[in-house]
Parts: sequence; structure tokens; C-alpha cells
Amino acid sequence: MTDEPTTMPNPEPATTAETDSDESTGEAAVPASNGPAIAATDLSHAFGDVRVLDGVSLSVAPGEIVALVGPNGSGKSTLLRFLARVRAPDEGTVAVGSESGRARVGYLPQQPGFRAGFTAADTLEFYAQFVDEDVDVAGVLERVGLADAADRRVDALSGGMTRLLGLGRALVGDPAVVVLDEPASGLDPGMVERLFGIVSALADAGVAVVLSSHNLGPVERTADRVVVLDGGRFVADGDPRAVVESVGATDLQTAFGDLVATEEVTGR
Ligand SMILES: Nc1ncnc2c1ncn2[C@@H]1O[C@H](COP(=O)(O)OP(=O)(O)OP(=O)(O)O)[C@@H](O)[C@H]1O
Repeated sequence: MTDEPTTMPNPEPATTAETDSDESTGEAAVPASNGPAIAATDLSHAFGDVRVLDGVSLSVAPGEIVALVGPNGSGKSTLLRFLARVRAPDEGTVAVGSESGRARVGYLPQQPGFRAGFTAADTLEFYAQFVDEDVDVAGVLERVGLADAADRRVDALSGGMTRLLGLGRALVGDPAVVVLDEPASGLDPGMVERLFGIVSALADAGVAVVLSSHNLGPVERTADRVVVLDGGRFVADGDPRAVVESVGATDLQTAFGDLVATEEVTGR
């Protein structure tokens, strides 16, 4: 199914299983001063017999870029849904806050969906009406590289363009935290660079960014911190250079293979 952002009403509401109340997600405000922008504590979750997360905790500071990497099916999307609060974990809490007091979380789901018939601009205008600030829709479209597609219907967008529109939707309302599930998936190399440039600019503006990606080159160059998820736990967590050096590798791609392959030895 399609996930939708949590900060604004949804034109095609998700099921209740995907839109848990604040109470059920254990949401709480992080103390305003010098606290993390978002803090997840002791998250555990299973789908039936499959344990996807096993007591993971993650705090992200304002202006920090955290990249979540891991093999297919390792639980990245599940963790990001919990951070975005579109779903609640079996156990654990997610607290959102920031020094500025902004507490919204912008979310790009792995498979963003939009109301057919709307144009790209209509779509962002729709979401803009639910935030307090004035939203420069044309500016958001420009920022994500869709200025020329403003009047194109969403059902006529390519897969990559749909993802960029999802990124634009996540940015509406100037959120303090942005959670991006594989934002570079389906983008051509130029747009991948642009995407990671947008991420850097967000962080420079004080936004906490948590993203998942299989594009380990740009991740290594852009992220402040890389978290490797495998077997329900974090098997590495540190700045990219430290993660690479921790296994004596030369780059993140090589380190990733080593870390995931040796999970049972290095897991913590
Ligand atoms: N709603 C669900 N019901 C049952 N199982 C689920 C559900 N969502 C995810 N899973 C399972 O949980 C595990 C983790 O899935 P998740 O999508 O979080 O992984 P991922 O790391 O994001 O994978 P990918 O890199 O392929 O996107 C997988 O085994 C998946 O099949």
C-alpha cells in the first residue's frame, strides 16, 4: 500500500493500521533545548514470526544527515515508517522536537502515491493548505527539479519524477525532520546528485534528515552518519570514514559487504 505523510491530511487515507494515533506511537516531545530533533528508543517489531527490529535506538540532531543502509528486507522502511509515525512499533517510543519548537516530520514513502488528475502543482497546493506558513509551491517544485513539470498530471509523471514530487510534498511546511525512504531510487545520475545536494542544503538549514539508500557512493560523500541495519540490529553506526575503517575497507560499498556478511560476529 501507499504511505502518506503524517503531517497533513491525506486525500486517499491509508488504513488505520498505517495511521496510528499519537498515543499508540508513543510519541512525545523532546525537551526543547539542545535536544535531538528526533529520538527513537528501543524499537522492536515483528511481522508474524519475522522479527524485523530488535531494540534499536536512534537519535538525530538538528542539521544531521543519517543514512540508513542495509540489505533488502532488513527493515529500513519499517524503521522509517516508525520515525515518520505512520505506523507504531510493537515496542519502543519515537519522540520528535527541536530547538526551534517545530515538530513536524516530512516523509517520503518508498512508493509515493498521489491523487490522479491533479497536476504536480495542484498536489503541492493541496498539501500547502494544511500548514500554517505560506508555501511557495513554485519554489518547492524548482527545488526538487520539477519546475518544468508543474502543470503535468501526476499520473503522467515518470517514476523518478513521482519520487521528486514526493520529496517536494515532504518539504511542504518546512518540517524540522525529514524522513526519506530511498529518495534516490529511480533517479538518473544527475538527479541523484541533485537529490543529495537538496539533502545537504536541508541539513545546512538545520533540518534533521534520515534517509535510506542503496546509493552508497553519494551516501558516503553526503551523510554525517551511516547506520547499517541487518538482522534487526545496527551492525555499524558512525561517520562514513569510521564505518569504512572499522572493517579495514577502502570505501562504503566494500565495508557494507563486510559488515553485512559478518553480522553475527559484529552485531551489537
Ligand atoms: N506490512 C507488512 N507485513 C508483513 N511483513 C512485512 C510488512 N512490511 C514489511 N514486512 C517484512 O519486514 C521485513 C523488512 O521489510 P522492509 O520493507 O522494512 O525492508 P527494507 O530494508 O526497507 O527493504 P528494501 O531495501 O527491499 O526496501 C521484510 O521481511 C518484509 O517482508
